[in-house]
Amino acid sequence: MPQPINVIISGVSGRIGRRLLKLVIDQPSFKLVAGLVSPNSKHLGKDLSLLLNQDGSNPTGLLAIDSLAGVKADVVIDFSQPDGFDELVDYCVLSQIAFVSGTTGLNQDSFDRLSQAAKYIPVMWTSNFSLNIQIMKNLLQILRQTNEDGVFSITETHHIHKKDMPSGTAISLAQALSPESNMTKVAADAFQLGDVAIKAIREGEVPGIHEVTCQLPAETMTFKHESHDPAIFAQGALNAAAWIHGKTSGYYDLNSVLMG
Ligand SMILES: NC(=O)C1=CN([C@@H]2O[C@H](COP(=O)(O)OP(=O)(O)OC[C@H]3O[C@@H](n4cnc5c(N)ncnc54)[C@H](OP(=O)(O)O)[C@@H]3O)[C@@H](O)[C@H]2O)C=CC1
Ligand SMILES: O=C(O)C1=N[C@H](C(=O)O)C[C@H](O)C1
Repeated sequence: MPQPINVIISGVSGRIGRRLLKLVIDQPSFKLVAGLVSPNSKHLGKDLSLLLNQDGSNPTGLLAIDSLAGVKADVVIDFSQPDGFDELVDYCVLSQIAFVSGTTGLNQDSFDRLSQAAKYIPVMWTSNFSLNIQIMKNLLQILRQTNEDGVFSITETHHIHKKDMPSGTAISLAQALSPESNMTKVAADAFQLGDVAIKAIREGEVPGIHEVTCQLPAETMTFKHESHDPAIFAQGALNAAAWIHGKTSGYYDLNSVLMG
């Protein structure tokens, strides 16, 4: 049997991190090496099993940490927040660890740092680990080319705990339609990227809905993706980690995974 892939989960106490933790513990092809939280986390120093069950059964023997100093692994999987992102990328480069991240709300400096990192390690960042969102992005690029007079707009709906607005996915979909454009905020919940209008809605516990509309003089096309369970993002990232393990340095996206 092949050696398991050694994984660090960054953002292990979060909505997605906990789901990832369960998947990594349950799947023998992966081995959990460490779980990272923020320096002021209430989970710091506690066994990671407490993130899954409060009774302390089945301890992992691994405590939630806020620094990776000295920790070795094959892949870091990151669903955290932008403030610790640059340091994490630097650590992966220094320690030659592949980096898979779904953290959104990043600024351009962090994206530039990620591009630099990809010269030294394999990197995959995507705003959405559902393969179907990648397919939707690809289709939108074709639709844009064949419908130059189309008026495109995007509405995204997410749970009230989400910290960034608009969603990373909405930005990526808009960038597929209007590359090289900068985003501006036009109202508290409305944005413009090139000629694409984006509206953001925060509602209950919605895992994520993205709806793209293309209005044409004589017809309207609507693409809608709705995730019913946030576990899809955790499983998608784990599949990406398995894919990237052993790859050469470079900046990969989910099209790479789709192509096998
Ligand atoms: N690409 C995709 O497919 C998806 C992306 N996301 C994105 O992933 C990110 C996480 O989402 P979600 O799990 O809902 O968020 P949560 O707020 O639930 O979790 C955030 C996690 O990050 C940790 N964290 C916060 N700051 C730092 C830091 N400076 N260093 C290390 N860890 C830190 C938190 O730890 P603690 O609070 O214990 O300190 C917590 O474990 C968001 O950016 C979200 O938009 C979400 C779903 C899918
Ligand atoms: O925070 C979330 O929950 C999600 N974030 C990602 C985004 O910002 O696009 C992906 C997904 O929609 C869920």
